[in-house]
Amino acid sequence: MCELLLKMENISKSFDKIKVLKEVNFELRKGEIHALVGGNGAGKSTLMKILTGVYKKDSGNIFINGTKIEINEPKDAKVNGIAMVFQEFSLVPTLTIAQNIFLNQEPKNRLGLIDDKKCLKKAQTLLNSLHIDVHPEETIDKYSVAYWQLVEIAKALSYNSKILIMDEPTSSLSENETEILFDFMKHLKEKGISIIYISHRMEEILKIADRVTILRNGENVLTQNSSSLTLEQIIEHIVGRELEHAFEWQKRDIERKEPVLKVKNLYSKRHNLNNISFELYPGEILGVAGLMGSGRTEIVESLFGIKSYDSGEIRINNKKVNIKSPQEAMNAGLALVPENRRTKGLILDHSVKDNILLPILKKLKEKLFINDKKGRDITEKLIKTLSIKTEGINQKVKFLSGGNQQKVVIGKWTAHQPEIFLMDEPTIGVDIGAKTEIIELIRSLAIENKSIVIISSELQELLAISDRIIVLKNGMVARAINREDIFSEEELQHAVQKG
Ligand SMILES: Nc1ncnc2c1ncn2[C@@H]1O[C@H](COP(=O)(O)OP(=O)(O)OP(=O)(O)O)[C@@H](O)[C@H]1O
Repeated sequence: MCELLLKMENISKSFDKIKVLKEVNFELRKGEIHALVGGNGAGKSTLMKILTGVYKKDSGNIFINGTKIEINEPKDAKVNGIAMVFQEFSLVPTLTIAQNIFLNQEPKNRLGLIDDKKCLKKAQTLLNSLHIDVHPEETIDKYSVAYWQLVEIAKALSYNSKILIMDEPTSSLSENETEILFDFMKHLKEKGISIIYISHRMEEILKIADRVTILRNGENVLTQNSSSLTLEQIIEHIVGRELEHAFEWQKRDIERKEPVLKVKNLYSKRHNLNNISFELYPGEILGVAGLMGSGRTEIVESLFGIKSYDSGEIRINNKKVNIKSPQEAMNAGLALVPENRRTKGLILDHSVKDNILLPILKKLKEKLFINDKKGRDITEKLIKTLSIKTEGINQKVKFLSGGNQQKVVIGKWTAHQPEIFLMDEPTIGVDIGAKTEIIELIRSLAIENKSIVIISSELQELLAISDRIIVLKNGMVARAINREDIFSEEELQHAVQKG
């Protein structure tokens, strides 16, 4: 297990004179799962992009099996057995598993044409060797998202990769699916494959990783066996300070007289909503728990006018509404922090300021002109409150790290000051320090009498902030529970699994 496979030595990288990696060292042994962790913008992705040939390092050396190698482009990484498993899946749903695995490297027959039979046979051999129990002749869309991930890995391994980089692989997996992935990772380890594992989910790191390397502000903080680390120590090293009791729930008194939002028998055959009913009161934080496919996202998207529904009634402040577009939803006092920020929440080519001010441009308009000073002040204040790591208000959002992009999405809707916030997994990809900041922000919104519906697959997070939790199953509200009646995470977990 101690054989050194990869060594990255004194790696430095700057963007526009800003040093984002400062002589960083990273080592990977054969058959090791090595977690690379750090706050948003710490430099994890940049280091991995250097390893996969997406970016070029400014200085430093990379060795594989003791031999110095040069990685100038993605091809070089591939040749050296390094592969990235994509978080945003690169599989084509309508192609078979075999076709997906060998896409762009299809086995050919003597005439130079794609040999489907050979492709299927090769895929079956590969899948068998990895103990992945799927049928290569079936289209991938027949399988759950966990299997997509396994097929992604099989695809990476079809290039004879020895090093796999996994960036937040569990962010869209349920608890059971995560277990499937972890078992598979252990199997890969036994086969001598080495894995670099990036995640903001701390418990996972202690569960799966052999060693942990922590980066902070582009510098090494620590590399240590995970068995000799505690959760608190990891968090402290990432954040650079001790975190207060952010995840501790505090009981709040909610006056449940007139609901601000009333959903009655919401039904959509197409989107699998089966007569959903619930109420949301002023100043209340309503948690929504449920497995993937239970209808979580569909509810908020229906409320926000993105998805249509067949029947049912939505009332805002006791007035029946018929919202057909996001614009109408905004006019009715709603805001949505969507799950997939890159495709739904941001204009990546625009600046932090433009993105944050987008929903309030009308409000900022004085006569014909936009009040620029006011806009700048609002943006600067939000950058400070949410600790958004950016070079400034004019930095393009595409250059921010993933977690900081998420904070911009939240900031954008806070500026709009709606009455009701719909938040779909608001802390996905957000580091532990920022997570506590977002939890605090949600609490302060509720104190200002805003009402919040928050979907989260992290039950710890739901338990920390919700006043009430509804558990969804098969497009129905299986249970509605007051927070004070839930005594442990296991209890909620049980409710989510069983409904
Ligand atoms: N192409 C780029 N141009 C300018 N700055 C960049 C570019 N890519 C990354 N950065 C900056 O480099 C820093 C490190 O970003 P990186 O994406 O490596 O962080 P990270 O640790 O992966 O964060 P996260 O956990 O949020 O994904 C950030 O401040 C980011 O804004």
